[in-house]
Amino acid sequence: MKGSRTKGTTTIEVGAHGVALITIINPPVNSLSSDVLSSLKDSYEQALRRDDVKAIVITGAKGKFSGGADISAFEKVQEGKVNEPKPDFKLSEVLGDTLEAAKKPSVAAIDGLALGGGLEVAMACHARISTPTARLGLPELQLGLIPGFGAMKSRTFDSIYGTQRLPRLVGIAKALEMMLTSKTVKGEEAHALGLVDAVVPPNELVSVACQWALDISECRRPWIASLYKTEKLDSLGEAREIFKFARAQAQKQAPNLIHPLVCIDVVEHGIVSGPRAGLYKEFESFQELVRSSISKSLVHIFFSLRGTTKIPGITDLGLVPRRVNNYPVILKEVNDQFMQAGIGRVRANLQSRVKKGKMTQEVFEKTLSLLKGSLDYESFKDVDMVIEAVIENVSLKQQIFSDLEKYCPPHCILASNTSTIDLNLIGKQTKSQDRIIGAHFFSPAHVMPLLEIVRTKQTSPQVIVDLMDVGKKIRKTPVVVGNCTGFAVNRMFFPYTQAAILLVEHGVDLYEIDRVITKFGMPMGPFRLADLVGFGVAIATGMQFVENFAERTYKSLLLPLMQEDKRGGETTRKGFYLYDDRRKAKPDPELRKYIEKARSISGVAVDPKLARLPEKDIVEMIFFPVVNEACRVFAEGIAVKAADLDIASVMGMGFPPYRGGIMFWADSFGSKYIYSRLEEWSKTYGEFFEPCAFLAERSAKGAPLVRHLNF
Ligand SMILES: C[C@H](O)CC(=O)SCCNC(=O)CCNC(=O)[C@H](O)C(C)(C)COP(=O)(O)OP(=O)(O)OC[C@H]1O[C@@H](n2cnc3c(N)ncnc32)[C@H](O)[C@@H]1OP(=O)(O)O
Repeated sequence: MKGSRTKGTTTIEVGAHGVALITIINPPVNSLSSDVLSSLKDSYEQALRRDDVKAIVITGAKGKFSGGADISAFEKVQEGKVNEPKPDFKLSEVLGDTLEAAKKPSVAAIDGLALGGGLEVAMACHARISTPTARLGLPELQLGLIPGFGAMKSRTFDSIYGTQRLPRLVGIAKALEMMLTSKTVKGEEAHALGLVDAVVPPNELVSVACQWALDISECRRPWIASLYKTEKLDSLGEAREIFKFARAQAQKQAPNLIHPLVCIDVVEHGIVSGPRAGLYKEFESFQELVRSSISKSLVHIFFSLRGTTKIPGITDLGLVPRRVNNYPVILKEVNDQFMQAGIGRVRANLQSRVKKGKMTQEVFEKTLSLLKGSLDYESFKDVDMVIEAVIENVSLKQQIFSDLEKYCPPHCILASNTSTIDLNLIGKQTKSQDRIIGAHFFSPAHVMPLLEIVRTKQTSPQVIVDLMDVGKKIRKTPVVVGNCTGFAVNRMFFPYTQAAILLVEHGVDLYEIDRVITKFGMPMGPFRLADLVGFGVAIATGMQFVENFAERTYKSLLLPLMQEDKRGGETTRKGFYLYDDRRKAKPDPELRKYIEKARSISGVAVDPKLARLPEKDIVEMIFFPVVNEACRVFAEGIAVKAADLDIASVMGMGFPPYRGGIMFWADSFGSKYIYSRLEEWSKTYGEFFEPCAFLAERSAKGAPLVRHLNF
């Protein structure tokens, strides 16, 4: 499937004025596949040979310069399908020998995007012209790599300087920021930084670039090889300070990741010891990084994320999303006080964006003006979509859906933000089953990227396609799942909390669990999370699971006991932690008494082995039950692809993307190992750990959970 895209070509067109226009053509993003690079080299050589060519302009077809190296080529190396990545890594020759050292000048004409290898091609040109909307950046770190895969060919050492050009164009600090955050800059900013030489409207792009190239060839403009620019480089002393600061930041923000530090090392080496020394380091580092588990995981996430938009029988029907009007929102509440509070929360969230400089005052006012409050259904007669978001109470939801059916127009999508309740139950008293759908946002909804779209057997494909479109437009990541109690994410979350409580009752230190799980890469451990969610919600959700999956629910009274004592989590300032005015969490020695009481009610004795459980075992005992539930979710067809659960776990649970998502991570252990561990624990600690039939089957076959199952 992905292989078919590693094609592409370039065209060359020589104008009367003596400029050769080379165009990269490889839809959809003009990535630099092996074929594109070979063709680019051929086109360049032709332009250099021809006497009627004085200068060269390089651009991308259909308003996109280039989305960078072909990422599926990395995947092939990582899967061991290509031993020596040579054929797909020709950028070095193109960048150095052919382009920058050529005897005719080149100018890049950038529209749309110039990312990764795409920007490197542009930086190896002698000037760059861009449109105002073009986005330029080096996002390789998002793939667990560093910029500069040209370095993979040792033979061409002299010509390749991947991480070396950007600092020389925009300065070390800005270059590091761009690489470490993977953020792009737009045309005007790129101009101000010195990354591009001029910004022009799209219709003038190619003509200005051609004139610029002629001007260079006829010495009316300077001929600049970015690699040899020095005026943007800081003094060595200042540079060292910048590197020190960048390292401290990288370590603080992503303590489990090595590649940001490698990137800093490589840039530093190039500055301190010169580009050639930097190059050797880059070469070695890239070789290691492209095969690292982090890069494998992040490349898997890249493709899996895009895979969530492809749902057999839904997105392949040629349906066009219906227009949902852009997007006035009516907030309906039961009384004025709640309504004002709701609007106030939205206002506060938006205001905090303005304060952080992420939103202008003008956009703030416009956005807020789209929100209206209402206490009745009168204004619902011409809405396109409703999202119900009341408490998890089945009869209340049923009543609301009956009302919605009465007041809303017949085309209106009726969505519920329920996190656990079966949608068939919610819509039971209506005749609108085909337009009932789950739109499950994750708390805090304005921050968490996942939108779990829940379809029932009756939900119409059109409604699903519509909601996927709305999800994308409001910048969420929609993942479509099937209907069941808890859907995909909360079903995976439930054993996460349950395993933690089971371990605590058997003697593992509660705060140690949170520490180990945070160190593993989760944004917070299960107990800190329970405090954030609030015990009321946690207990209500738990009840749904007790009712529906009784046999594998670990029944503990720890939460109810604490709630009885008015410890309800963060909002009551007391939960598993104590909270000060700034919501900073502090462990509470008092907790021991609740644990002991819960333990005695459960009839559980402290297991001395668990009391000294190593970190590795804590991670496995918390996450293997999550894997087990994910396997059930997949086997029941709730998730279309196992890789969808990887995305759901990353976007909805905060599972670290650099571990590839829950199923991909599980495959790094192998189904056999996970099965045997769960089986062993189920004998000692009960049914909660019992491996499911799907895992047993994968284990018996020695088969992986993600790969080979998706396609
Ligand atoms: C030389 C360097 O050191 C190494 C590198 O260059 S590494 C690559 C660096 N480039 C990147 O990381 C850019 C990755 N791509 C993106 O961020 C986004 O795709 C984009 C901003 C280019 C376009 O976004 P958008 O318009 O939303 O389209 P999106 O759905 O993401 O992509 C469209 C299709 O192009 C594919 N695609 C995008 N970039 C690709 C790439 N660099 N290689 C291969 N396929 C790519 C996607 O997989 C998707 O395929 P599909 O239709 O089969 O699902």
